Amino acid sequence: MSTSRTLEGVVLAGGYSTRFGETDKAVADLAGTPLIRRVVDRLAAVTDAVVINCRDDQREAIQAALSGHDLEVRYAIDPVPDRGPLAGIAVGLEAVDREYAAVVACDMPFVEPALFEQLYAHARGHDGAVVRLEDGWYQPTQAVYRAESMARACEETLGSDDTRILAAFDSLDVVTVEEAALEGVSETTFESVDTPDDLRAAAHRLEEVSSR
Ligand SMILES: Nc1nc2c(ncn2[C@@H]2O[C@H](COP(=O)(O)OP(=O)(O)OP(=O)(O)O)[C@@H](O)[C@H]2O)c(=O)[nH]1
Repeated sequence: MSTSRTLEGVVLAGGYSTRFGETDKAVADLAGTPLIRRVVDRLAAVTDAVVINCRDDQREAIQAALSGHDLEVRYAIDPVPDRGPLAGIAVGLEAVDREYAAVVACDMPFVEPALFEQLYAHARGHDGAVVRLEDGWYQPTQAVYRAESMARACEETLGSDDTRILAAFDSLDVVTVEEAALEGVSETTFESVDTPDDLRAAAHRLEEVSSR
């Protein structure tokens, strides 16, 4: 399935990476490539345009990390920083100019394009598609959304008492896809790099794979 003309990428990078320490994990080096560049590389299999949601003070370093990339890269800067991932999704989706968007956090370097192809197939005709993991948790930061309706729902939810991403789904028709129903998608797709230890473990695994 060719998704590139109908699906745009949105990479969420506006968090403060407090568990990671002093530096911004978005641009942390994983085996020679910044995390955010790995995510954009993966998105390149399903789209030719991405929106990066971040704070203004991150932009220069992220631009350097993505320099020379083939994809069209646009920036959606948080007008107010630190309003949480729900706000980041809203700001990112408002900058999208295609009907659907593949949303992914910048700290998920093993995100699989096949996942987005399957989620997109489920999302068409609905407001989005999200995976429910085998442990019952949802993965709303690696999902496909109809940009306009999800952005609006996020803005409405930001004004409420419950600002979890999932609360935005209450007014939407978002399809749940069970993890067990995914085909050919490794569970590493959902791995996120939150701490320096996570980064070391990810680097170690890449080394093992390349030495096989
Ligand atoms: N725009 C925006 N994005 C956010 C915000 N908080 C988290 N995110 C993004 O949401 C995704 C998941 O968040 P976390 O993994 O908790 O990242 P984080 O908040 O930077 O890290 P910690 O401070 O260690 O929790 C990441 O891609 C973050 O960049 C925020 O306040 N604003």
